[in-house]
Amino acid sequence: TTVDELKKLIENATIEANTYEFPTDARKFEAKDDKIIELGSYDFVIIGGGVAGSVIASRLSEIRRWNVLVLEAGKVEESEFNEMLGYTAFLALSDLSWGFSSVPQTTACLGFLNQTCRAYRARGMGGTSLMNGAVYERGMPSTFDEWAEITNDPSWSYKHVLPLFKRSEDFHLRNPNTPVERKYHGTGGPLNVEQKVPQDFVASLFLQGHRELGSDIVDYNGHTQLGASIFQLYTRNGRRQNVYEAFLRPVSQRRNLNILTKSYVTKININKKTKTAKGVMFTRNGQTYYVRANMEVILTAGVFQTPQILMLSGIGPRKHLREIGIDVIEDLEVGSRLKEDPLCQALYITTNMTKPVETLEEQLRDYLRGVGTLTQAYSTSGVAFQRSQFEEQNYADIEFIAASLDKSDFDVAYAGWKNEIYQAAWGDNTNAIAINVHNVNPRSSGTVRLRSASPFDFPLIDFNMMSDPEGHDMEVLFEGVSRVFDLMQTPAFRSINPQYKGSPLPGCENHQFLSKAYWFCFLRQTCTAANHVRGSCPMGSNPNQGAIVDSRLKVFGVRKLRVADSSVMPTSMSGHPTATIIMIAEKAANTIKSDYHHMHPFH
Ligand SMILES: Cc1cc2nc3c(=O)[nH]c(=O)nc-3n(C[C@H](O)[C@H](O)[C@H](O)COP(=O)(O)OP(=O)(O)OC[C@H]3O[C@@H](n4cnc5c(N)ncnc54)[C@H](O)[C@@H]3O)c2cc1C
Repeated sequence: TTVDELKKLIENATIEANTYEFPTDARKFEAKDDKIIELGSYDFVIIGGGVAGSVIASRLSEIRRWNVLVLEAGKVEESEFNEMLGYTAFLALSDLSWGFSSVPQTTACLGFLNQTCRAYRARGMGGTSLMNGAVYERGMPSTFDEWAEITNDPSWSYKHVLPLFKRSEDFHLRNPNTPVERKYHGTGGPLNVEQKVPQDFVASLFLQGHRELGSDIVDYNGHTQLGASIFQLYTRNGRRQNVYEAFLRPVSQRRNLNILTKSYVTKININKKTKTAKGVMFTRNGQTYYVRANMEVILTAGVFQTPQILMLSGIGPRKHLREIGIDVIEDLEVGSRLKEDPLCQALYITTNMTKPVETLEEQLRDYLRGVGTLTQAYSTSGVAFQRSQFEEQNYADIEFIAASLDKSDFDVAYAGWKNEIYQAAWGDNTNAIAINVHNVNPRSSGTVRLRSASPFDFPLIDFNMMSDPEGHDMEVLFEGVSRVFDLMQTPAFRSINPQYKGSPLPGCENHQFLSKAYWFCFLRQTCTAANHVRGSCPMGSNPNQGAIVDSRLKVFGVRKLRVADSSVMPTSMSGHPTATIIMIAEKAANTIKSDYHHMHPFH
């Protein structure tokens, strides 16, 4: 590809993003008539070819005598534009996006249009890895020991899941200045993991500031996540490598694997008497199909649509399904423990640093060599995971991300800011650095519910962030804000004369500017969804305590049906979930193999 060709792709994407209109439903997938076409049967039918679906399809089709069908609503993404991480935000305002938003919120996202948080998800093989920031992060080792306890299954403990993380990974150290604990990394796996190079000025400053505050500089995927780092990314030579590309495309010619794109699943057919999943209904090009599953249906449609499909199929909270008019097959608290992390991206700090002036041509030339600003999303640089005073265990509950960026209309459109809030938060900043404050272990939770019994209505997403009655999540975020001001006082940061120049936000003028009450108001206005949603169908040992799947990821009370995506995460893993979802998918495939006597050495 040439620089000019890339420029053309950027031009087209800019036009698309500027004219993008958020869809309000999925009616474009509706069939034109009532006819149902029988498609025969497959051993395994996987719903959703996203992060988890791609990994599971790849691993199950290793068994030649099993035939595997993947049903994915989107397409296979071929555009090279998708690989340019520097333009990630544009992808959310494109046809790749499902276009979901939350219902109006009362405790967060108040500074955004209609008090809603955007709930970005991608459609297509590779799922949301087609539009995410490609940060590779596994969370704290003790998270998985807790999962082992919650599920009563020691095979979820860190000792047992670490080999699965490593199995997926092909780690390449590109930045030798950063610490790496080799024994925690894998090589030779399908997913390339590397760092952006060269390390930029803001990243170096951020690391130095944290050193001066007494933080360790760590490999956050090593023995502890706590400390400051630069991001590890699942890119290959600076380009996005989506999870389909890494795991499934290389084996997509397998004769026992069929991938049907543009296929929108509307329901899993479950025999009400035997409570056994029989097959899957879906629409494709205006027609309705039914395909039987000989062995199992595996649901990997993501954190919003996995619970939606379960509920449409009669598995969900009895009261809710009755209200909607759906026959209840199994009464489970599907969609009742949705978890999302509040992220405040509005702490802009004025500096006197001189930003490198690079033309687009220069950036693109660097990109073609696999280096430079366009090889990382959202202009981010350093990252730090910390424990607030409120964290009782040893988890990180605050993540800081430094980003060097400019005020932009696109930013307003991407996040859905109310313009006056965005302008006030920026104040008269120049040469700004944003330090994002992210509560990665919140207590509040929300819900996913059905709007109606129609599969073509979007689900109702209620994040309900920062709503816990004790006010814990607010206190953690406020501590995060205070620590940003501590960072500004370090000699490293003082060298660039940092100043906070935001103006009082509309709606917060009643509070004394920069007082604790002001920051609380500021946070409710400016915190939005981090897109790290999880837990809508958590695994556990007891369905009466809200668990939807057991430790083998089987839906309680229903035979031949598993869920194996971000929905099953029973607790936060303090950070960016994709690496963990890949691990969950690896584990699901191993479990299925072992259930049918194809034991795997890692199991
Ligand atoms: C903007 C953004 C940035 C992010 N950045 C990062 C990051 O840097 N690092 C990180 O670790 N995580 C990041 N994430 C989160 C991460 O991408 C998701 O958590 C992850 O992709 C979820 O994986 P999944 O398998 O559960 O679902 P998905 O990857 O979303 O896959 C679900 C698939 O199911 C398909 N599907 C849904 N419904 C149907 C249906 N009815 N019929 C057929 N197919 C259907 C979808 O089209 C999709 O392909 C980010 C997310 C977003 C939105």
